[in-house]
Amino acid sequence: MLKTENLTVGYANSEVLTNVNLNVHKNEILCIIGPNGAGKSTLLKTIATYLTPKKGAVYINSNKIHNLKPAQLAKEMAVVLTDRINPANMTGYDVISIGRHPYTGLLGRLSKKDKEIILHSAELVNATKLLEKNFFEMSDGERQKIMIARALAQEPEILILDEPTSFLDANHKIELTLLLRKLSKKDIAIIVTLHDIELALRIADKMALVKDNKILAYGYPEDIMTSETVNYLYGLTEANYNEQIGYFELKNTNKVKLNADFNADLNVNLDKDINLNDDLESQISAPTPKKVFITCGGGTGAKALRYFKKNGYDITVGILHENDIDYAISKTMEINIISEKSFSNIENETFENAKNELSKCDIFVYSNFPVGEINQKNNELVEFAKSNDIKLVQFDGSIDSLQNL
Ligand SMILES: Nc1ncnc2c1ncn2[C@@H]1O[C@H](COP(=O)(O)OP(=O)(O)OP(=O)(O)O)[C@@H](O)[C@H]1O
Repeated sequence: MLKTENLTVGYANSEVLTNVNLNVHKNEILCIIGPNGAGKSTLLKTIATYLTPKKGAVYINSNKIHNLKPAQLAKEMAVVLTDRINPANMTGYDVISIGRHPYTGLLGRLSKKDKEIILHSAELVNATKLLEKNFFEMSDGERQKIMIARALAQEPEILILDEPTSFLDANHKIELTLLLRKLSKKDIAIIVTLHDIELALRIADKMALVKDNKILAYGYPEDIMTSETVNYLYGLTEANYNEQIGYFELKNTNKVKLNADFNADLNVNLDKDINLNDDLESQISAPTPKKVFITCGGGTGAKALRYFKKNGYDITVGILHENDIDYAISKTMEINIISEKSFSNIENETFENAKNELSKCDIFVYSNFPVGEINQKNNELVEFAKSNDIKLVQFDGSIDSLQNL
């Protein structure tokens, strides 16, 4: 329905994205994602004809979009941009009715059909209660709904939205993205930019990843959103994207930070009491992180893993089967994992390895993990920790139980 062909977008003295070839059909959502300044808005504004292509073209069906007359285009395409608009003294109804302008002619009188469409558009976005309310007095989420209703009142075949969730709380973000999903099934093609990739992944039929002045990847999100691609897309150094779960975890970059702290201490102390002729390391000891061993499984360790990571502990987790959700989380965090192959009994060698690591730890944390035949050796780790005077903490899911260690 809409396609771009060898499209280059940009400004007078710059090409922001080159050779863009995308298409979106009715009943589909195409999400454009990428880091700040990558060119998402420039691309959307070009598709919406606010900017002229530098090369190539955008087509609706087989018509070049930039050749369409504004009134004709307004019946085919509606655009909701991020800018906060403040129409003077207008109600929700008044704002939505602007969407009927392409149909109302010069005098702008609303027919019975126009009025029905305005009400229906408000219903679609669940904003009937806002029709009488002054647009000034609405919350950001309410305004966003009204702006989308205005776009829907245009009865467009294509709906373009630039960051529609940017001012919304978590609940309204989800509500809005579900609304887009619902709308896309009403014979509308939707192109949307989103910063929240977790939501994007869950609503997009197709995704275009924008970086390095080009479309880095384009296709089904499930195919293209690999850890490697997403890490590269955002240039992640402190976090990793987990493609199975579809979210980010902070990496276990403890050691790097400690070295930085160590150097900072060094600089401060050099001005004061360090005798430069003596061995520096004997005078300054870098803070050593406490070592914690976590035994968990089935997702019972996720909160503890994040808590200890945030608080700078040196973490080992085990023994986890490779198909366990706690394994996936630990792997994304780049934590030291003692693991066993999926669905296999824990081998003696793995168990000895775990005991060896555990014996070097200050704290042993065990969650209420489900115990079955294949992981019952983890219970023996509890006994091992007891007999080796390692501080034992049972994690019941509440962070309170992890305080003051
Ligand atoms: N009016 C303009 N004139 C010249 N350059 C511009 C203009 N608007 C944006 N740019 C530049 O074009 C590039 C892409 O900007 P764009 O706003 O499209 O990125 P974006 O991916 O939408 O970013 P963000 O996620 O921060 O909204 C940036 O380098 C930006 O500085």
